[in-house]
Amino acid sequence: MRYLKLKSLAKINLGLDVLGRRENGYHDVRMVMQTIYLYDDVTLRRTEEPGIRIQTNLFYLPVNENNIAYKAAKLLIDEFDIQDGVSITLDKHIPVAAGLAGGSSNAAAVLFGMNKMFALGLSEQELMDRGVKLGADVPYCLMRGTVLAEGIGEELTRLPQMPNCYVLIAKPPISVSTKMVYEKLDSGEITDHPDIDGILQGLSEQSLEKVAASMGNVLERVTIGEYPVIEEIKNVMKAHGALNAMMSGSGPTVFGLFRDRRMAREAQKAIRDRELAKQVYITNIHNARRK
Ligand SMILES: C[C@@](CO)(OP(=O)(O)O)[C@H](O)COP(=O)(O)OP(=O)(O)OC[C@H]1O[C@@H](n2ccc(N)nc2=O)[C@H](O)[C@@H]1O
Ligand SMILES: Nc1ncnc2c1ncn2[C@@H]1O[C@H](COP(=O)(O)OP(=O)(O)O)[C@@H](O)[C@H]1O
Repeated sequence: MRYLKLKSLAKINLGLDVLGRRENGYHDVRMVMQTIYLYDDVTLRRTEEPGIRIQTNLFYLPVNENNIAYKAAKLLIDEFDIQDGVSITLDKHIPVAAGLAGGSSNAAAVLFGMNKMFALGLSEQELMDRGVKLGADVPYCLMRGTVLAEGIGEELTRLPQMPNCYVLIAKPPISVSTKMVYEKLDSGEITDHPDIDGILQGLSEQSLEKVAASMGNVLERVTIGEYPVIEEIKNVMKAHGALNAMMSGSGPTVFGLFRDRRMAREAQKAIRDRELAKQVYITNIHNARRK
């Protein structure tokens, strides 16, 4: 196989709680993750010339070893002493530094694709063990679907599928560093733990309303404290009929869950008209397994 085209899907966090901090600075989390149908196109080409080459439509992304897709390819090339090269094209649509795991998902796509392309024979678990070295969310991006993530995000338990709905995504024009958000969280005591168990119960009852009502993200107060526009976007979504709206991951992207597509469109228009965000997309929950 010389050519492989993959969809690299984004995630949202339906719930995000932080339980403690480890010696190495990483945090123990309890999160409910969900894949959405918003994706980057990742194309892999096997080349006779050795080495890793990256092309991308976003001029500001690194195309060297600082790109997480490059790191993923290098990890497998080194471990398996692969002699051929690989050319990786990242056609990015997932907003960058947004809390949607765009980079982690690209790394997962490269691990998954190279395992096939070079017939490495690694199981999903073996890919995930390598993925966590690149980023805490990479194992989840390999697994996809509705998942409880614990540990630093790499201890994964599959959950009943999230009931389908429209997901409105709005990324205000701010870039947030995940590292900074976790560090700032440490400066205060966490008293407002989200109801992760409520989300789990909602999923087992297949109640979209219960899931939506139980959503919560402990990182919101750090990021919203600096960027109140996040709260404004949440309010616009709720005023236009979202079952609930919340920041994803470390932010700044806000997502709203809607039963009604027309309401999602109206919320999208209101966010654009008020110039709260330019990157505003309507998408869906995505539960299909990888092929
Ligand atoms: C917050 C979350 C929620 O899903 O997502 P994003 O906002 O990045 O999408 C994740 O926990 C982010 O995962 P990911 O972005 O893969 O993290 P990494 O690259 O491994 O780490 C970036 C930085 O975040 C901090 N970090 C990350 C994960 C974790 N459990 N505890 C941490 O403290 C560390 O300071 C680390 O240096
Ligand atoms: N393939 C990639 N896609 C996106 N960002 C990347 C990639 N490789 C490296 N980066 C860097 O990683 C940082 C975080 O990107 P991203 O994964 O989009 O954020 P998040 O985890 O918040 O969704 C960006 O600032 C970007 O410069």
